[in-house]
Amino acid sequence: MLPNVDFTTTQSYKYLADHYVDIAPKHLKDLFDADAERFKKFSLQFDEILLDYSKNRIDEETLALLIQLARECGVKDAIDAMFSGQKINVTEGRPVLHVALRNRSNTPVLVDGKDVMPDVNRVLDQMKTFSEAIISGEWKGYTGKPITDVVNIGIGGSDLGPVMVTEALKAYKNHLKMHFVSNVDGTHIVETLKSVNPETTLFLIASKTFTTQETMGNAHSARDWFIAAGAKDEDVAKHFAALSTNAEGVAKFGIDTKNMFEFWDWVGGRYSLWSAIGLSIALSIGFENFTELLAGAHAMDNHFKSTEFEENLPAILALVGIWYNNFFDSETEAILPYDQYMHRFAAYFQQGDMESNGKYVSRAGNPVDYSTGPIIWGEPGTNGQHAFYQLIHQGTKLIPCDFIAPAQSHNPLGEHHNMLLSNFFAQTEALMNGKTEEVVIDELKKAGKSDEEIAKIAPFKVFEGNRPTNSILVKKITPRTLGSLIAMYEHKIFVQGIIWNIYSFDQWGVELGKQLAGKILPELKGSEEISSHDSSTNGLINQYKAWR
Ligand SMILES: O=P(O)(O)OC[C@H]1O[C@H](O)[C@H](O)[C@@H](O)[C@@H]1O
Repeated sequence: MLPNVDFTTTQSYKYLADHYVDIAPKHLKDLFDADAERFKKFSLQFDEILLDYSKNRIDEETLALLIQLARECGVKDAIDAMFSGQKINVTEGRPVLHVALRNRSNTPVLVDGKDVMPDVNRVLDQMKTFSEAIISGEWKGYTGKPITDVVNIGIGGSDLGPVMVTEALKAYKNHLKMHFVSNVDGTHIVETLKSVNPETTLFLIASKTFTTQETMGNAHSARDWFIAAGAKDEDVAKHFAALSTNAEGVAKFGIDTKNMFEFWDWVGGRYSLWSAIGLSIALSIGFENFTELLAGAHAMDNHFKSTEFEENLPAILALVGIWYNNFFDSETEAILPYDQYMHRFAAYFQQGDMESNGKYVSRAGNPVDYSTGPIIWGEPGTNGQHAFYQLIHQGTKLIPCDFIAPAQSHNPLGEHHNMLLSNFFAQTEALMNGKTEEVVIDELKKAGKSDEEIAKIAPFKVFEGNRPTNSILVKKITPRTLGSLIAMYEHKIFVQGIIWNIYSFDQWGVELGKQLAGKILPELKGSEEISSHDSSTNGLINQYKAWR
């Protein structure tokens, strides 16, 4: 089972608290000036991924103490517990085995004494056969035409992963047009249905539970639209497939369970793109590329499981994150991909990280008195530079940033990639070094400004620097590299959850809003005044009823 250690009571935490007092006043620029080996010491390479974490406010002692912290908190045992199928999702009584979905070596993974790999491989085979039939055009719609459009209807983990990956790997795309409908706002499904033809459209109803209100609402509307277009009930089988753990729910909806792609309750929604939920990915880039994605993740799993923390990419990222979160009191982390195809990567890890580690109750069942999961946000560079980087450079908040970029572009157009990457390199350098008052004054003098003008303007042009970043440079965004990158962040989240002594694989925090929405929905029917809530909620509901 998982360890239960309050990390703030460990020896290493106390040392880190003292050590923080030494490190906090030090400037990154000085750390680099004092050590020509810094890049070599604080960078790691795994396959075609280079992690440079040298531009962090750490020295060798920081790292040693953080690693000691991981050891004192039982991270190694926790990793073994996850990989061996122990029920580490305690509040839901389930193992956490997304790693089994991409276990390309096929070593047995036991849940309650039964190897899950035969089931995993059976569904992968089913996905292969189905995706190949759709892509080749061998699968025909109800009027005999091949499928041209795929609409994935799902939300949260049943949407964000497939959207992120199909976008990130658009360079590998075939002729099928992918659409994703998630929001229960009718606009989303209505706008999507405007652009597709019922005779040539395949709907994937993606829902682990097959009870999610938004997804069921959208799925029923899609079905109604399909029937209204002239199709018959028996045609549904050619145009609707379900990706779910709930066979009963799928059958009740009217989807033939032959068209159901199964997964299991030991797959968390936000870790499910590797499961049947990834069918839209396999359709979009082909099954071979999908298995490459799995292989990349599997390679990272093996690295994570078997590498000492000193050389372990996910562990290092996690520990550096904890250093800022719990000692520098930083509240957010930005993920900034310098790759347009990866434009949903930060959004994907908003769920991955915030739904996993946004918890205030410890594994002992008590409220914690320290900070846990950070707020994750970000947009692709260079767009972010022209929007929110001002605050990262000169604001009052410390925002550790992950910069991600490929060395090779899928679209090498003139000087574009050099221009993009020059910004990638320049930003982390600028955030680290800043710009001193002397340099600012010198520049203004050279520009011919008077002493009076210089005195007025100089303070605003100073950058204090010392702002930490990780740089993640990859050779190219391929299915394999993307698989490794995603798994790297997943395991970072895992290590942090273990150290913060929280349960990272449940999500009770999303339940309350759902329950209340369920209560309010019937109140929105009819026109009578509502008085069962507080005055604000009553007032809003009643105004809604008056205006609609
Ligand atoms: O796949 P589903 O069962 O439809 O769930 C979709 C999503 O809804 C929930 O609210 C959870 O917070 C998410 O973790 C989940 O991914």
